[in-house]
Amino acid sequence: MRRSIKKLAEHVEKCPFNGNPTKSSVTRRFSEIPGPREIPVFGNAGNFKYAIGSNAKTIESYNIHLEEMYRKYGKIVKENLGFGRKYVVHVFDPADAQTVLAADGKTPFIVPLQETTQKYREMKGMNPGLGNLNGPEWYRLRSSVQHAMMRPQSVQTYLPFSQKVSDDLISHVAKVQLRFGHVNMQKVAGRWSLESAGQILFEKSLGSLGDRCEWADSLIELNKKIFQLSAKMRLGLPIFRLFSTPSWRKMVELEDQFYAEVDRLMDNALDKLKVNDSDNQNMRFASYLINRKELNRRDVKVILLSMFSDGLSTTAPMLIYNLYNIAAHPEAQREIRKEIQDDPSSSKLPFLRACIKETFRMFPIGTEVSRITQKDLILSGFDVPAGTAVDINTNILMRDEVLFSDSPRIFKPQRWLEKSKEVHPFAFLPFGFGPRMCAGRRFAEQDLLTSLAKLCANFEICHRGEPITQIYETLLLPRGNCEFEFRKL
Ligand code: HEM
Repeated sequence: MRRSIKKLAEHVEKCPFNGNPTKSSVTRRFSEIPGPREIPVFGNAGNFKYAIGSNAKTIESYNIHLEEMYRKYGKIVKENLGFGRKYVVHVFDPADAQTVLAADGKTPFIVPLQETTQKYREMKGMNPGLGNLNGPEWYRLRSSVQHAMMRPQSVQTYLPFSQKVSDDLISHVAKVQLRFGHVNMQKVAGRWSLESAGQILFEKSLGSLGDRCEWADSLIELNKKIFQLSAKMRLGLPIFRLFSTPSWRKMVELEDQFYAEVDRLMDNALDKLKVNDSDNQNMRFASYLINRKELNRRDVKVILLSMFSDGLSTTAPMLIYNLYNIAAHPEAQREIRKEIQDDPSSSKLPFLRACIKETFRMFPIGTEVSRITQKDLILSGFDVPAGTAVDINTNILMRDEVLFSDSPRIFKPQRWLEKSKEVHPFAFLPFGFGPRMCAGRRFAEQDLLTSLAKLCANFEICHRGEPITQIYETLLLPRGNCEFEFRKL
């Protein structure tokens, strides 16, 4: 179960990095928060470059823009988004992250990651879904998945399915390697995450790692295009809010195709599931949901859809980043293998877990955990009124030189095994925090651990050519050579 705010707060009090932000003697006004120069209507100068020249290069490097703002203005930065979109405050300090998240309350408010998806769903009369909702409706839906998604014991029920998907992955990788002499993980990781989503959410194999991999590839490609366009529309001129622009029409076309496919999957799955009063503790996810009296079929579909689209775009890149780190560090690869050989039936695998954690730190999937503050707060000594959008820029925090003192750019899984080097708990938030923490966290962790363990036990994993870096496409996705060699052991 997720860590409670109370428990974390106790931990934070003991933390050597804790700078207690509320004890500052003089509080400065919101208007004094540093940030780029403001231009009437357009907002700030940094924003201007996105508005006038939303070319691919500018958008792709949004994460670099955040890093530059941190270097230039310090640990708190205010940006006027322009065109009536008000301000967003970026925080790059774990103490501020703690203040924001500890004030969350029972129903934290967020800025949706994809405004375009929210707008599309509203236009079609659909429920916006978990990651786009706020307030009581979010709370109602989230409460019904909390038990089934966040309890490690509940997620354990899926271990056999996770193992089955890992076995399919091993056979698929071996076949592709034999045929092409290398494996394009952009494709294979997508198929893997789709197959896993099928098992968790639709209670069946989708054949993504078997005879339906072309179908899987086209759905993954569709999802990718939605994320790319959504990044462009998020950072560019927000005209689509008022008029039906060519980008908006394209987005509607892509979303129409995506939803038609997912709707069919959900209907097929739900038609086969039974309403059953008996033991719902051991039910799989969709069965558990349709047996919840407070949820109707529409609610169940909203939840499945949210889990499906959020999961598809996150676990696949994380598998690639993990393989890259493992391949680039043969000594770590050997250690993982040794750990598995020493105790093949164990799922503890502390060293592999530390490698995965370190990969979350080095290759964060998102640029921020966002909140709309519900109370007046003091952040880094500045007043921040209730109702302000605050982005906790986790991608900067997790690679900060001060917080990860010796080596923020170096892959060092040992740092998570050394008790002496405590890391500020709010400096490392790959899955967010509190009641809105990632609903798929336990599944993602289990899938990554199971599949990486099997891949390392079966193959020597190699990577050559252009290193993998990250570009911004709503999420931070891999750029570089994603072709790996898997040599059978
Ligand atoms: C490695 C993979 C993943 C990472 C790093 C990740 C990260 C995140 C983060 C940072 C948030 C925002 C949390 C917050 O605001 O405090 C989030 C939300 C969410 N994630 Fe994930 N995620 C991953 C995989 C998944 C998977 C596999 C699923 C579904 C099976 C999923 C479903 C969701 C949903 C539904 C939300 C919205 C929760 C809400 O607003 O109530 N995620 N995720």
